[in-house]
Amino acid sequence: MTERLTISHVGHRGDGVAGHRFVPFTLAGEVVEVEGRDERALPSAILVPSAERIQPECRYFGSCGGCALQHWAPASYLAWKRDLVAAALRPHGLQADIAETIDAHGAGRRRVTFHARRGQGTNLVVGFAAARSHALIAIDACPILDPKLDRALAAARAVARVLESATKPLDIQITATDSGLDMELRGAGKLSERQRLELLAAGNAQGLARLTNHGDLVMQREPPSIQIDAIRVQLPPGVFLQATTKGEEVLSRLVLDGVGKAKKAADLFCGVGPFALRLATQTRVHAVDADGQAIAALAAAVRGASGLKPIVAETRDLFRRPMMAADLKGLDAVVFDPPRAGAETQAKILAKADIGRIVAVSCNPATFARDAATLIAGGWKLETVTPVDQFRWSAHVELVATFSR
Ligand SMILES: C[S@@+](CC[C@H](N)C(=O)[O-])C[C@H]1O[C@@H](n2cnc3c(N)ncnc32)[C@H](O)[C@@H]1O
Repeated sequence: MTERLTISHVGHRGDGVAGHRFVPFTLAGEVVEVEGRDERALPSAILVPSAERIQPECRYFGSCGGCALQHWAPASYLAWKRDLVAAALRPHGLQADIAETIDAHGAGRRRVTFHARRGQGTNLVVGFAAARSHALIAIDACPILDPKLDRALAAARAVARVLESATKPLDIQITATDSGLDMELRGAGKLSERQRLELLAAGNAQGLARLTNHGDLVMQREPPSIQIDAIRVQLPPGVFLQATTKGEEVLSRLVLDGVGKAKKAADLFCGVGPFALRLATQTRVHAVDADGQAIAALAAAVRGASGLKPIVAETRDLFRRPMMAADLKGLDAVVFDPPRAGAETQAKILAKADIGRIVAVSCNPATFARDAATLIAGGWKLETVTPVDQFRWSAHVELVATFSR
């Protein structure tokens, strides 16, 4: 049965919404046709298109599960990302002037994860998960990637062929670094000696900087590293990195502006230290993260750098062992950039802490709003909220917020 629906708005996951129905790849004001009565259904026809509808850039758009919104004009799409942040703050009664979304796509994503699996027949498929399914679709190119990843797909195919006999799906994560491509395999299990030798040859033939299997080194031509300002940081396999180089720079600039002239600051959930290393040009920093390898990489980068104020790098699980009042004593500012779960326990302690400023960086507006409400209940004032888009054409949005007493 065919039904005609009018889309009222684009929902927080990027689908067009008509009452209780969700219609992917549609826009507000559009009149569309869908088949059947499923709550979520693809449009079989767009009868009245929106003036904001544009031609998607990628030929896999709609079948690949990676992008949701290539069909939307950039200005409206960025305004929607700002609205996502506003919608997350509203249930907590939070008032803030929310800035325009900063487009931080830059040259594109610097990390990609391809999946590899045998197809229905004997074909090896290397690509991305298809939209709304566990199936894989083979791809030849992806326009959201940094051109430095141009050779990544060929390298992923070469490595997947070596492990073709594996029945489990293989995840091939590739990061563009200043030393070349850094490949980390997940799902291959323990490698046989023959597989290891073949992977070594494939990695060399593809000119990879490094190939690791679950963190275990298979080959290395050059230690993969990135430059953070003037400081070289060697990357542990699979370590967290902001999705785009521009995203890292934009978030860092907002963090530095938020921290201002603090003499001493903490950078909580610091990763390999993109904020800490930049802050340390004028601020002493206590940098904390649960990932011991990230902290070791940051500490090594600090040893190799000159002209920085002291950085103390500490491995610590901030969910189980948050920074307590005594740890926060003497700090002028605290930056926190937690994973999607947010920093609930840490926020409760920060709420009562005697610090001048707090800068929150978040990849999840919902948990940010919860933690911000905790800070505000403790007497903090939410000053600025800036949405940042480094996940172009997806429903993800990041933000940087500043708080003062
Ligand atoms: C969103 S990333 C931010 C990293 C860094 N600020 C950056 O910009 O690259 C979140 C970081 O939180 C760390 N993390 C996750 N759970 C944690 C925990 N329980 N305690 C401390 N750090 C944690 C991760 O290792 C990761 O580095």
